[in-house]
Amino acid sequence: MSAQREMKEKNPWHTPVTIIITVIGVIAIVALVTVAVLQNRPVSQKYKYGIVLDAGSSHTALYIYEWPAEKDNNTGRVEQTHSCKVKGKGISSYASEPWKAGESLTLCMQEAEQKVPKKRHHETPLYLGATAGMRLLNMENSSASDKVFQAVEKALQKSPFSYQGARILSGQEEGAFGWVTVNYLDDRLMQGLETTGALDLGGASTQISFVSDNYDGSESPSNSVAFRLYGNDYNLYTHSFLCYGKDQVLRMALAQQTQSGPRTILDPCFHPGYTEIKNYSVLYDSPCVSDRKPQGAPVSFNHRGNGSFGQCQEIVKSVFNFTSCKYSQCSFNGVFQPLLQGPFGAFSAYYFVMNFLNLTDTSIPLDTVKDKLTRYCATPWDQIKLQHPNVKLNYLEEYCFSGTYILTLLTEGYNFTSESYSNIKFIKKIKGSDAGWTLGYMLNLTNMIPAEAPDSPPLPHAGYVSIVTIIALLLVVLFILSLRPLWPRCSKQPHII
Ligand SMILES: O=c1[nH]cnc2c1ncn2[C@@H]1O[C@H](COP(=O)(O)OP(=O)(O)O)[C@@H](O)[C@H]1O
Ligand SMILES: [Ca+2]
Repeated sequence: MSAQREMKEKNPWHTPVTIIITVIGVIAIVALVTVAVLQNRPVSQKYKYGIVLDAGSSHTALYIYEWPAEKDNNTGRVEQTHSCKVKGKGISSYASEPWKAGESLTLCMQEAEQKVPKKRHHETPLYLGATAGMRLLNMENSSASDKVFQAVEKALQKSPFSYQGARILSGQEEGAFGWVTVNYLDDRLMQGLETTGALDLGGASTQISFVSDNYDGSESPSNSVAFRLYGNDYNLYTHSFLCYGKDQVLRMALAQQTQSGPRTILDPCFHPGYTEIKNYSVLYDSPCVSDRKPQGAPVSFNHRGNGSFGQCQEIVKSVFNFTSCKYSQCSFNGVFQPLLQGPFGAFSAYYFVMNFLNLTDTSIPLDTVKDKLTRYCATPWDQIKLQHPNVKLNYLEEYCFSGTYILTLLTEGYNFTSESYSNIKFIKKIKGSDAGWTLGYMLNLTNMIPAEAPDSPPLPHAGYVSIVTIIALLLVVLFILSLRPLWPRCSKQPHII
C-alpha cells in the first residue's frame, strides 16, 4: 500500500458516510439560510396611493401620495409623488354656474389616472377638502355652496378611485393638519422631537398653529387640539382667521380707502404709476367687506398707486383690532394666543410672496427686510413690469401689498419680534412634499399615524440574517464534531478486513 493511499484511507473525511452527512448538512444549512433570507426580505416594492384635492379660495390643487404597501401603519414614509394645478379659479367662484366646478377638475383627475398604477385605482382613497373660499360662500349663500359640492361630487364619483367625500374643513382642522404635515415630514412626531409651528397664508384665511409649554388648552378651549401620536401627547394651539387671507385683506384695505365712495384713490400699497379702473360692486362682493359698502358710491373708482411701505403698513394695521382682549394675552381681534415658542414653518402664500421678494432669508435683520420692501414698493410700476416680464400681472401688482401684510401680520398680529422673526423659515416643500394641510388630512383619515409608538423588530434585517447564518454554521461544526467517535472506527475498518 503506497503512503498516499494509506493516508487517504485513514482520512475520516473520505469515508462515504461522512461525505454524505456533510453534503446533506451543507445543503440543509444553505436551505435554512435561503429560507430565512427570502422569508424576511422586504416584499418587493409595492406601493399604495392616496389622493387629496385642496379646494382653496383661489384655486384647486390635486396631490398624489405614495407609501410602501406593507408599511402603511407605522413608518412615516408617505411621500407626495405628483401634484396637479387645476386650471381656473377656486370652486367657490363657480357659485353661479356650479357644473363648471365639477368640470374644472377633469384634467387633473385624468392625470391622476395616468400616475396611479391601474390595478391600484379601486383601492386608492380620494378626498376633497375645501377651505375658506367655500366657508365664505357657505356663509353667504348656503344653497349655492351645496350646489357646488353636488357638482364636484358628481365629477369625483365618476373616477375609478375610491371616492371618500368632499367637505369644508373647519379652520381648526386646516390649522392642525398643516401642523401635522410639517412635523410628520420633518420626522419630528415619530421621534418625539420639539415640534415646529405652522403658519399658513391663504387667499381667504390664515392659520397659526404651535405647541407652547404654557398652554394646556384650558384657556380658550376652542383654540386647542389634543393629539396622541406615536406615543406622545401634544396640546396644539391653533387659530384660523377668516377674511385674513391676503386676497380678503386686500379687499379690507381697499374698503378702508373707499369708505367715502371716491372716484380715485392713491394707494400706498401699489407702485407709483399703477392705475386701474375697479368696480365697487366687485370689490364689495365678499362677506368680509359687504357690510361696509359705501352708499351712493359711483360704479367704479380709479385705483392708483403711490408706493409707500410706511403708509401701506398704517392701512394694513387698521384691519386688525387690538382694542379688547378678555384672555391673558391676545394676537388680534380679541383672539387668545399663548406665548410664541419654537421654530416656525411659513408656507403657501407666505412662501410665494417672500420668495418673489427675495426675502426668505430670515437671518436678515427685520429692519433690513423693511428697508428692502420700502425700496421695492417705491419702484415705479413700469419698471417692475420690465424687470418681471414673465410674472402674471395679477400676482405682480400685489407683491408690495402682500409683503407689507405678511410683515405686519407676523409682527403686529402674532407678536413676532426682531429676534423671534429669525425662528421663521419660509418653506414650500419638505423632502419633496408640499407643506400644507392635505397630507395631514389624509394621514388622519387613513389612520396612518398611530396613537402609540409602533413595535419595531428587535433586530434590523441584516443583523437577523447574520445571526441565523452564524448559528447555522455553528450547528454544522457541532454536528461534524459529534460524529468524531465514528472517525477512528471507519478508518480502521479496511485494516481489519
Ligand atoms: O405664485 C404665486 N404668487 C403669489 N401668490 C400666489 C401664487 N400662487 C398662489 N398664490 C396665492 O396663494 C393663496 C392661496 O390661497 P388658497 O387658494 O389656498 O386659499 P385659502 O387657503 O384661503 O382657501 C392665494 O392668495 C393665491 O393668490
Ligand atoms: Ca390654502
